Amino acid sequence: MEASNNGIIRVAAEIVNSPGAAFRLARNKFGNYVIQAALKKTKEQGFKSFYDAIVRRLEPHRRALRQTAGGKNVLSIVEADDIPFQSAEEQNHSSVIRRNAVRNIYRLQYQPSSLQSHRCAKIKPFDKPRFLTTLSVINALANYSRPSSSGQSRGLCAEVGRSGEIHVIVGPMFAGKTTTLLKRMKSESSNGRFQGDSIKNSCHLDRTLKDLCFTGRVKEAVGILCCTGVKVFPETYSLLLQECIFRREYKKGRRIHWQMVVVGFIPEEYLKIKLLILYAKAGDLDTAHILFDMLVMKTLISWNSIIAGYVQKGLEEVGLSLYHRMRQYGWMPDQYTFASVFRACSSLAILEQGKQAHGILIKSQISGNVVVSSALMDMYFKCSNPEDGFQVFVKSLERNVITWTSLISGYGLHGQVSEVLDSFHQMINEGFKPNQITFLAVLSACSHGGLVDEGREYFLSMMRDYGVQPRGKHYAVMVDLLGRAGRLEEAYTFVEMSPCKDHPAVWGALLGACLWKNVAEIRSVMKGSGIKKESVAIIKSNKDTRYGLDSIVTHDGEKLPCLPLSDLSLFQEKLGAEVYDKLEVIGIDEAQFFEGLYDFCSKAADHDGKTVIVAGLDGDYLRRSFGSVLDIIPIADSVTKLTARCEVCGKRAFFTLRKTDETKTELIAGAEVYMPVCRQHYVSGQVVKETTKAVLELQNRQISSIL
Ligand SMILES: Nc1ncnc2c1ncn2[C@@H]1O[C@H](COP(=O)(O)OP(=O)(O)O)[C@@H](O)[C@H]1O
Ligand SMILES: Cc1cn([C@H]2C[C@H](O)[C@@H](COP(=O)(O)O)O2)c(=O)[nH]c1=O
Repeated sequence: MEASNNGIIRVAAEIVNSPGAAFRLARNKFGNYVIQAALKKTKEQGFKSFYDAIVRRLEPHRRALRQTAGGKNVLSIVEADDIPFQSAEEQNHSSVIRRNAVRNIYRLQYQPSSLQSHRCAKIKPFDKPRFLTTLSVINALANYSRPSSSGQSRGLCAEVGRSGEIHVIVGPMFAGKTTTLLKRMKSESSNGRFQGDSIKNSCHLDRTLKDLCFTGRVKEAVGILCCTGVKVFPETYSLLLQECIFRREYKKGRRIHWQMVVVGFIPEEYLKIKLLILYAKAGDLDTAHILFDMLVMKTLISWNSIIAGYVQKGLEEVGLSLYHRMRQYGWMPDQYTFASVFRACSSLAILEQGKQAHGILIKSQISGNVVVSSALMDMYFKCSNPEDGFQVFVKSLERNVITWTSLISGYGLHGQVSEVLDSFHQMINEGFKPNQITFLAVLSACSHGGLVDEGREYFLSMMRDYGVQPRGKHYAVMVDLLGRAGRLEEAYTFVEMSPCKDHPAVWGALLGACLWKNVAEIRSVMKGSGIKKESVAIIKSNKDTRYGLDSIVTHDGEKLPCLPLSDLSLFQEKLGAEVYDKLEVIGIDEAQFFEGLYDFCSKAADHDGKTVIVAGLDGDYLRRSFGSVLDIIPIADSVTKLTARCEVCGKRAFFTLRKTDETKTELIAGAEVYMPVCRQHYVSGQVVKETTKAVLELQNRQISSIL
């Protein structure tokens, strides 16, 4: 329930954000339902300012709205005025739902971090003047964008869910600062992995990287490779690239290539082909083409890769011209070449060229292959030749779920709903298990055929009978199916109940027909609600070498890997722009030892949208401000001062007493030198120290005079 309220409140916030959105929604078949819900919910939950803001957005369009059924429905709510706003008392007793909703709204509104200092909790929903200011600020910021660390500019809403924060944890030694930091970092990390998990023994690097690849931990392998700055064996590069290609982790593949360049590794011919495949699949055809031209010996694989790259990128004509060039050079195409050629012909709807290639395929006597048959069927279906498509299916020697699905999708493309369902049942009867794409085609056919009950039954049978988990797209088709059948309320409930509620396609389906200007913006809003923190990193000062450099360790021995740094400004460089961009939470331990703390934290939170958790000593052994920890309080979202137990009396300890005579501020040590103490024992401790010092000095003087 909470989530559903938040969902609609987020939509409401978006309406307020975008001047034309309310009007477009209200006039639209699906949209008016959404806006009605937004009006009702904002009213029910006492968001009067929001309600008023939506009404204001609709105001200039009243006349136009009267002309559509949806518009009239919306206006009837505005005009009926029958739902009372919650009383002030009720508002005081409002639940977590309300608080969360308010937080979400203000998170949305105060997204640009220059405004982050307005804390959600401090803003009351009925604080009208402030709210109005907020509205004008939203409008002013509608076009706000800021560059990412990699230099790209992100729109305001692209940043939703990346709201930066700074939290500061201070206190004396032994107060539990590091322990708290570790707990916070662990809870922020969904996958428990940390950047900078360094490899000490470079002799084992190849082995480690391979092991990581074999156990599916490519991300870690690439991260480690890029941190090391050394060449690895060609076969290790090959394995890493292969894994990246296989998993479609193209960005990681590029990082491997950059690493090769940085460490001066010159790839052999077969690695160049792997790189070519990587870039072609990633759609970076400029680089792919350079690599292709650089190949000393072009192979069929390299021709196929570059052709497929162009076809997949939608540059089918270039792909086909390369195919002709390849033929001129005397190369005989194989099944992969044909798959690309048929795909290109079907996209360009050039049946003649497709037929010619089909002729070459027959002559070449390449044995039946599901990939080729499916591409060929797709070509005939898309080139309005369903009979030939069916013939290809009939003649295909090898049939599997892919060929069946191509046939079913092909019929769906031509709106042949009964053929879709017949083929589906035939496929089941022949013992093939449908997959997600098959069900997508079946559900779409039901949607186009208005077969609501059948669609619902197929949807239910996916998991129940075939163990196929419905994904966002399936939910989206169901929403579409219900929407087309005019069952908007059901469609909305379906979205609310769906586990894929945050899936952009589901909301896209509901709002798709709404002429919503910034669908992408809504997507990011929906996504922002359930965002998982994928990437966290901890930094500590490399001055503290007590427990080794690669971990931060609490006084009672808990550890986490970290990046030791001499200077915070090196962090981004060490990690690489790409990894830094993905980071969501940055922990800094022993912050008192870092210069440039203010600049680092404000950039990370304000500009780059990171959550920064800083732990450090607020005061040194003399209780003077230590380093620049206190400088960041004005830019912090929260400050927590922890206490330890006084070593003398067991009361709360706020200060750190240095037991030795050393007077330099920075002195790395533990319990042998420092002890946490309460105020009373800090003062008496200082007196004891002073007295002891004086006595010792006196003794020394006496001894030297005697001598
Ligand atoms: N006098 C003390 N008061 C509180 N905790 C102490 C004391 N002496 C040792 N400890 C241990 O230190 C732990 C806190 O360690 P840590 O998180 O590393 O502190 P900090 O980072 O603030 O120095 C406590 O959980 C406790 O087990
Ligand atoms: C008070 C005080 C401390 N230090 C050093 C001692 C330790 O190495 C760290 C504090 O570590 P902890 O995680 O908080 O235990 O700071 C110092 O150099 N100067 C001081 O005055």
